[in-house]
Amino acid sequence: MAPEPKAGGAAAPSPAGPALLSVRDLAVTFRTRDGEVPAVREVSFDLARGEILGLVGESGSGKSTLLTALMRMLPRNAGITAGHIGFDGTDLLALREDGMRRLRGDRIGLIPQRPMTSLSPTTSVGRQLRWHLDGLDEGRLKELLGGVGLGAVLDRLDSYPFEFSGGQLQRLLIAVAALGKQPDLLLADEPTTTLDATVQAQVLRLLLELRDRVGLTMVFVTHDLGVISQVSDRIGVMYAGRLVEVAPARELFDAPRHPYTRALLEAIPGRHRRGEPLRSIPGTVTGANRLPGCPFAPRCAAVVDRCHEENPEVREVGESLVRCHRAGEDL
Ligand SMILES: Nc1ncnc2c1ncn2[C@@H]1O[C@H](COP(=O)(O)OP(=O)(O)OP(=O)(O)O)[C@@H](O)[C@H]1O
Repeated sequence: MAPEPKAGGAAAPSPAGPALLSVRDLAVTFRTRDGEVPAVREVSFDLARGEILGLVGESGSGKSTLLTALMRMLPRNAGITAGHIGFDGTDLLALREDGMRRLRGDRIGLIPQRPMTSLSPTTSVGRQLRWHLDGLDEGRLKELLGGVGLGAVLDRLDSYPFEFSGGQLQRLLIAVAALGKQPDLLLADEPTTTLDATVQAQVLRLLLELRDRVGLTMVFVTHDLGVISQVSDRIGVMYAGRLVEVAPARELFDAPRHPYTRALLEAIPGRHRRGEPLRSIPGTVTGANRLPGCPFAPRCAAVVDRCHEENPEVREVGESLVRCHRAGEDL
């Protein structure tokens, strides 16, 4: 028999201690010419100090929107329409913009998906580093750049962003956001996607070291399940704006509970026997959040009639939280 739905905010509590970040029933909507697009829906989770939550999901599932909502940096045509965000005892949605700006500078950092969008094209990279990091001396600069494998660009800091590769710029941003500012909470949107495998491994090691050394807490978004398995304590799986499963990393890989999580894992090439055709998940996520019932129902291998009629609540199965009518069943 399926377990009972969890009462109240259907949160994914952090098992690791009191929450630094606490999100409840968050909803974000974009206003477009075709009407309102719900991008994030009923998202709840807690994050303890020093914990790394990985977020995965197909393109368009709402990962970036969720991160920018947490920073209150949504585009003009988007708004938070419901929910609560608590950060270290502060209600972020009640904070005035100047208070929020101070938090963003010092305590909450963002590594964006596209490095060019957060750098000025007309100012040298060295000057921009100094803007962001007050009192940056030569020794510290060397240490920061060395930490992200960029020691070689030390004598090119008079150059402009277009004179660097995307991977170099991404590492510069990581040096500023993670190493330079050492925020309490770091939100990282696909921070290593543009990096080659060696540099990617180096940056991931660095982020883990920071977690161990200074208790860095992080939400780490990626498409790459291999990367997420290396860095995350817990993993949240997003589908059509909702968190459909949150589980300790090992649990998620060993015993995925949501049919969508299973489908994602089955689509990883390494999990297939040689010669077996690669599987993909049939259908697309587009528009799924407008359907009645479970948004994954049209693509789900375990669908039953009820899935087309009722949107499932979050249920607790072992250490996992799962938004599925069939959670806990032997599928
Ligand atoms: N500026 C925008 N205007 C209108 N709709 C938007 C805008 N940005 C995102 N959306 C919509 O919000 C939803 C979530 O998008 P979002 O970029 O957060 O997904 P994502 O999971 O981060 O995708 P990706 O992995 O491709 O970055 C999608 O339906 C998307 O079309």
